[in-house]
Amino acid sequence: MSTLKFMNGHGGAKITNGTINGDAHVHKDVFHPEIGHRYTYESLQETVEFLRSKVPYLPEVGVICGSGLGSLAECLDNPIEISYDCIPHFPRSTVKGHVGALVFGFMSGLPTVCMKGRFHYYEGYPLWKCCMPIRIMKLLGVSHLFITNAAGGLNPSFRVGDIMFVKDHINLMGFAGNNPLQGPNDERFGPRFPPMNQAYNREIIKLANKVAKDIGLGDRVHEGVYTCLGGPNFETVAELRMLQMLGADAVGMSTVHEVITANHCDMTVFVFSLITNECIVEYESLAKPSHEEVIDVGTQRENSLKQFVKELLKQIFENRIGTK
Ligand SMILES: O=P(O)(O)O[C@H]1O[C@H](CO)[C@@H](O)[C@H]1O
Ligand code: HPA
Repeated sequence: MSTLKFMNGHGGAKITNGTINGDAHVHKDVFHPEIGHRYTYESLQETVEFLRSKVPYLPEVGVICGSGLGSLAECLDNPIEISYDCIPHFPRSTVKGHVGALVFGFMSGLPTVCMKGRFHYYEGYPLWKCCMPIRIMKLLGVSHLFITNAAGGLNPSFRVGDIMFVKDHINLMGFAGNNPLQGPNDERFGPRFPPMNQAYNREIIKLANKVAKDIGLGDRVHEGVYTCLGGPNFETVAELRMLQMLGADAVGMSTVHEVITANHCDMTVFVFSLITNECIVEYESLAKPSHEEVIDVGTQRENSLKQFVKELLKQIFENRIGTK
């Protein structure tokens, strides 16, 4: 039995734990003796069917809200919020600042789904599981994926509160043989060996620079290279110095595997990092990074980021950028 609750002030609906847990769904995921458990195309279809039964339209845009950036979902008109723990096969959010809900609605008039909370490797989820929602979004009809994250600034010119448009990444976990596409490849999603040299849509980055300038954020934005470590600890001084030498401008614990999965299934991808802390590359510094600081900076920047995301989305679709 399912129940929709109306949310105060938003004119939307909320589906929370306990209201639809009784819905029957069959687990058709597979266990391979050599590689372990994997979702199948069919089990993902069950998730998609469930969501389709709750939402009366299909989203074209997906937004992944980074740590402390869940308020981006407030840009949605007529929101329908569905808690992850109601959704068949969905992992559960365990990190503070990641509420754990899909929110459907209209952003700048476009049907959109926001992930209020992502999954991280350090939570204990394998990378293919962290990225499962991206395939769900693809199957629902999402063509454009906005990925956001909180990150530490490695580039000495970055200040806390700056925004970095990600132009490329260094997949350090991939160097160690860990990749979300590991295991049998299902051609219905994409090819065995996907290219990654144009993973970040250049036209959108160009437009993002223009939009940022137009709304007065021009001096707070940069383009740069993001890298992801497994976490959950923040990095040592020696590690951060090494990352700087490698050419990374910002470091986090997410995003790279999401970008790989999204490109594999031919989505148009745009990513920005909110620089929530300066990476500490001096042994003399007594400063310590913390998740609380990361979330606080997200909260401080939420209004500017909401305005930016809404305007960028509007102009992307007006100009048909990345439409395949
Ligand atoms: O990448 P998101 O989810 O934005 O979060 C970043 O912030 C957390 C650390 O404070 C880590 O999870 C890191 O990846
Ligand atoms: N390091 C790794 N992940 C992060 C950081 C950081 O400094 N800040 C926010 N997420």
